[in-house]
Amino acid sequence: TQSTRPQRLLGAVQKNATRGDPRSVVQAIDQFCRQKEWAMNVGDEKGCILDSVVSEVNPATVLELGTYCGYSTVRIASLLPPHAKLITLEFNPDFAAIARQVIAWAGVEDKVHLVEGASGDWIPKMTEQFGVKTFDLVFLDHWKDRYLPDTMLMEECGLLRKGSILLADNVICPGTPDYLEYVRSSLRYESQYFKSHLEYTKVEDGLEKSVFLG
Ligand SMILES: CNc1ncnc2c1ncn2[C@@H]1O[C@H](/C=C/CNC(=O)c2cc(-c3ccc(F)cc3)cc(O)c2O)[C@@H](O)[C@H]1O
Ligand SMILES: [Mg+2]
Repeated sequence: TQSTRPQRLLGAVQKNATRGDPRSVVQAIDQFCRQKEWAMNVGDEKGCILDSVVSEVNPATVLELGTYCGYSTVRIASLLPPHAKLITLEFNPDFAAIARQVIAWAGVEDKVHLVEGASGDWIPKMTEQFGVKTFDLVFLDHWKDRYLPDTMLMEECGLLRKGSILLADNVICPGTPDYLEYVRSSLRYESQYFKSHLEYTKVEDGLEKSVFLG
C-alpha cells in the first residue's frame, strides 16, 4: 500500500537524523521538504523567528494548536528550560502517530504532552486536565479559520494572562484575515508582524506576535 507524506517525512528523520538530537531532526525535515516533498511545517526561515520568540519569552507553559508532524513541537521543545511543559493538540490520529515518533526520535518527549483531540474541546479542559492556569506562549498553526474562535475561547477560559504571547503562523499565506484584524484592532493586544516567506518557497508569509494586555 502507498505510504503517506507524513510517513515518508518520518522515514527521512529516522534515516538522516541522530536520535536524541532535536536540531538534527529539524534539519532532516527541512532537507526532506526542500529536496523531496514540500510539507506544511513552519520551516527554517519562519522557524528562526519562532526560535527567537521562544528564547525571548523563555516560557514555562506553551500551547501549540496543530501538531501535524511535530516539526515546530520539536523546535520549541528543544529551547524550553527544564520542567517547562509544551502541550500540543492534534485531532488527526494518523498525524498524531507520526508526530509522536518524530518527538520521540528527537528525545524531547519529557517536555511535550501531545493530546489527540480538537482545540475546541480541549482548550476548556486545560486547567482541570493538566493543571495549567495560564499559557506563557501559544503557537497557532492549525486550521486558519479557527485561529480567531480559539483565541476568543482561550480568553473566555482565562488561559491568557497579562503578557501572554500569541504567535500565529501563516497570517499572509494561506492567510488569517479575521484573526489579524482582531489582534491588530483590539485594545487588549499589542501586535507585531514578522515578515518572512512561506516555508521552502519565495512566496511572502509571516508570523504575527501578539501580547495579551489583560
Ligand atoms: C480546529 N481544531 C483543531 N484541533 C486540533 N488539530 C487541528 C485542528 N485544526 C487542524 N488541526 C490539525 O492541524 C494541522 C493543520 C494545519 C493547517 N495548516 C495549513 O493549512 C497550512 C497551509 C499552508 C499552505 C500554504 C500555501 C499552500 F499553497 C498550501 C498550503 C502552509 C502552512 O504553514 C499551514 O500551516 C493538521 O495536522 C490538522 O489535523
Ligand atoms: Mg503553518
